[in-house]
Amino acid sequence: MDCNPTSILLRTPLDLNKERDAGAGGFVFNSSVLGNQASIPKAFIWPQCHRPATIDELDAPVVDLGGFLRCDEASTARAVEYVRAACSTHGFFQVANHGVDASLAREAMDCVDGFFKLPLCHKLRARRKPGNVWGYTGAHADRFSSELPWKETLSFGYREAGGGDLVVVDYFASILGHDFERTGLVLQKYCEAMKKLSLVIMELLAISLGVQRSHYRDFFEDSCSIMRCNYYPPCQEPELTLGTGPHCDPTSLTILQQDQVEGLEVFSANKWRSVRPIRDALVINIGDTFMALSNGRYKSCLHRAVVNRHRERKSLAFFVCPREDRTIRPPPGDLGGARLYPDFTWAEFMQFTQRHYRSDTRTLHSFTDWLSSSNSLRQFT
Ligand SMILES: C=C1C[C@]23C[C@H]1CC[C@H]2[C@]1(C)CCC[C@@](C)(C(=O)O)[C@H]1[C@@H]3C(=O)O
Ligand SMILES: O=C(O)CCC(=O)C(=O)O
Ligand SMILES: [Fe+2]
Repeated sequence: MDCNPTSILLRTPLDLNKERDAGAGGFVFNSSVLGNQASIPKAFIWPQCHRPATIDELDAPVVDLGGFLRCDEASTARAVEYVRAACSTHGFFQVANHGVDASLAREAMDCVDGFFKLPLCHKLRARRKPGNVWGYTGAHADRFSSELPWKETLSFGYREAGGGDLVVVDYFASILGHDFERTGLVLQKYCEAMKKLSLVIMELLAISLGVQRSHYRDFFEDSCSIMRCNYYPPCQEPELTLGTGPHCDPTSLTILQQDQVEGLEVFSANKWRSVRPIRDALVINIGDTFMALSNGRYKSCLHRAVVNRHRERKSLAFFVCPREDRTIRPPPGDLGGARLYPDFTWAEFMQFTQRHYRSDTRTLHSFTDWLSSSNSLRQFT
């Protein structure tokens, strides 16, 4: 397999079905058992070229949002400059004084820890349904049969439905019972805070791109986002595996809370570089869908998560997604010149990542190829 991260061989959409048909569904990732064996199962061993190595630190600016939130012009100008420079290159920056309550952020991380520390049989009550991103998974062993990530995940949706629906509370109470109502409430409030921050960031992105200030804020007002909780158990052979494989986020914008254990790495200037955890800061990165919304001006970049021998690691990724049926196309005007990507909807792209293709370094390119081939097929059916 060609492992040069920027030119990874295209995984044809059908590979995934073949992998799933190969009986990937049987294996259950029980890290308390697997982590105590002498070596990790073969399915978790990644190709040599993808394996972690000694790395440098990413030069990602920490953008102080305090001044921007107070409408201070000089601070806004500084924030815009940092965001523009970061998003035009590696697509990552960190934000401080972002307005998300620090105790809420810590309580959300603690609640997620409580879920992942449940007995496996309890976690499996929330098991992900095939073709859907929501639910609990262990190493994605129900979807893939090789290059498995050394992680457990719990994902659920968040939309700000009218009438104060508590979608997150309902999800936890219905799936895990009333003992988890408190967790549902905390994560509901956390998602509300993430949504609020995402709209602030969207405004900053618009200003930095020179488009109408409210353009992206309006586009994501009725967003339907995904909360992804990542739990990376300690691993006895961390040099052979990955916690999350090399990929670009297919979504629009990611707001990541990482704990104080290093592990997030970005591929920038031809090297893997770590994103240093900064207490109370949040990591922001551009996803494929926003790269299309900016007509390629802002970059959705390759990143991954590594694991380590002695310490578990957790991260909470809030993936901002537009309403499923909104057409993804750049704002009017000459943003970036000729169109780089066709119109599509997030529903189409999301389905591609869940049913036909394992997100990697070329998901958007593979999706647009798939879209044009399926459109040309439609013409003959
Ligand atoms: C739309 C999504 C698919 C993934 C979760 C969200 C955004 C990030 C994607 C993912 C994390 C990229 C790496 C591979 C993946 C399979 C994973 O390791 O979880 C991806 C997610 C997914 O398909 O569940
Ligand atoms: O856990 C991390 O630090 C990153 C995870 C990630 O990139 C993802 O879930 O998309
Ligand atoms: Fe990611």
